[in-house]
Amino acid sequence: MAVAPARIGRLAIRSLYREAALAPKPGLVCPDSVGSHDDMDFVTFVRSLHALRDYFPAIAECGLQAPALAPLQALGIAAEQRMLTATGGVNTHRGAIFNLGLLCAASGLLAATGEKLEAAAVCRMVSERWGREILDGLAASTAADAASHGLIVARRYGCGGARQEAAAGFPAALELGLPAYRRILTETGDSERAAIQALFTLMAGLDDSNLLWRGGRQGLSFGRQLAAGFLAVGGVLATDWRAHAVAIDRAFVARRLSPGGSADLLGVTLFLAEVDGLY
Ligand SMILES: CC(C)(COP(=O)(O)OP(=O)(O)OC[C@H]1O[C@@H](n2cnc3c(N)ncnc32)[C@H](O[C@H]2O[C@H](COP(=O)(O)OP(=O)(O)OP(=O)(O)O)[C@@H](O)[C@H]2O)[C@@H]1O)[C@@H](O)C(=O)NCCC(=O)NCCS
Ligand SMILES: Nc1ncnc2[nH]cnc12
Repeated sequence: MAVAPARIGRLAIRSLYREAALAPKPGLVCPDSVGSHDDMDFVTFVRSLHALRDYFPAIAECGLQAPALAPLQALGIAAEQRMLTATGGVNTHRGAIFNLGLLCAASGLLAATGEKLEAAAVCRMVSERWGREILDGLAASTAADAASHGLIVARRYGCGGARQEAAAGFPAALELGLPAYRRILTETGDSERAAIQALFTLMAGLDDSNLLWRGGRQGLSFGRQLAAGFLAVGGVLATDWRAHAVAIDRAFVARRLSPGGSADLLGVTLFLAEVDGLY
């Protein structure tokens, strides 16, 4: 039986809400903190999610038709506009609109073909079906004078960023975020601690274009080292993990660093962790 696009879309929104509501997160917006941001808070994220509630079911529905990338992009661009209207021009979920939009479309497509919804299969579908077109778009926009932060740091530092991650089938979420999340969930039964561990595991391993944008190579390497240090002493299994995470948050805020790419991929991880439960 095909999974209703509405259920896929609800899972995407729930995953993004869980990411925003999670605390403590280094430099990121949480319910009680604006992290390293001066233009948004938790309410901005909730407004943004409200504006996106119809987008994820719509793109899952679009996926049923096995489309090329262009119709998905049109939905994504319209969703970005709604997000910007709802937030007063602030980029809360640009990466998530792209990443989770593609994953919702792939989930819709897999469900329509009757294949089992499973994290690796959904990611593979994104790569096989749209990876080439995503990379072609990246090549075209690098040649033009496009000015997104992601493209600027891609040119300046030669890193991949959101498009390469999606085109490759989300290896960071599948190989870093998801195993960390599942291991801690199995060991503790605590989904909040599992999500924190997944976030730090992503931060330690990812070339996060937001860290590069805010802090250059030094900022990226500082963020990755602190995250790796958190994991090396036991991560969320250490008794003082919360105080350690709060100290890292303070260090990020002092340097105005924010790991927005890792936060987006935590949203992806939380989606993938539950996608096989949809039917
Ligand atoms: C395809 C796009 C996503 C193009 O992205 P591009 O490469 O051009 O870069 P950006 O537009 O800058 O956005 C990419 C966002 O992806 C997140 N991200 C970063 N690194 C990674 C990574 N390694 N893997 C996955 N995802 C990553 C990140 O999102 C977060 O950052 C937001 C804040 O960003 P920004 O405003 O730039 O930074 P600030 O520091 O806050 O700015 P200042 O305060 O200094 O001004 C945060 O909210 C997270 O969302 C990157 O931002 C896309 O742009 C595109 O083509 N869109 C069209 C729609 C579309 O195609 N949709 C497809 C539908 S399927
Ligand atoms: N919680 C968060 N804070 C700041 N930027 C983000 N991008 C995605 N989630 C975020």
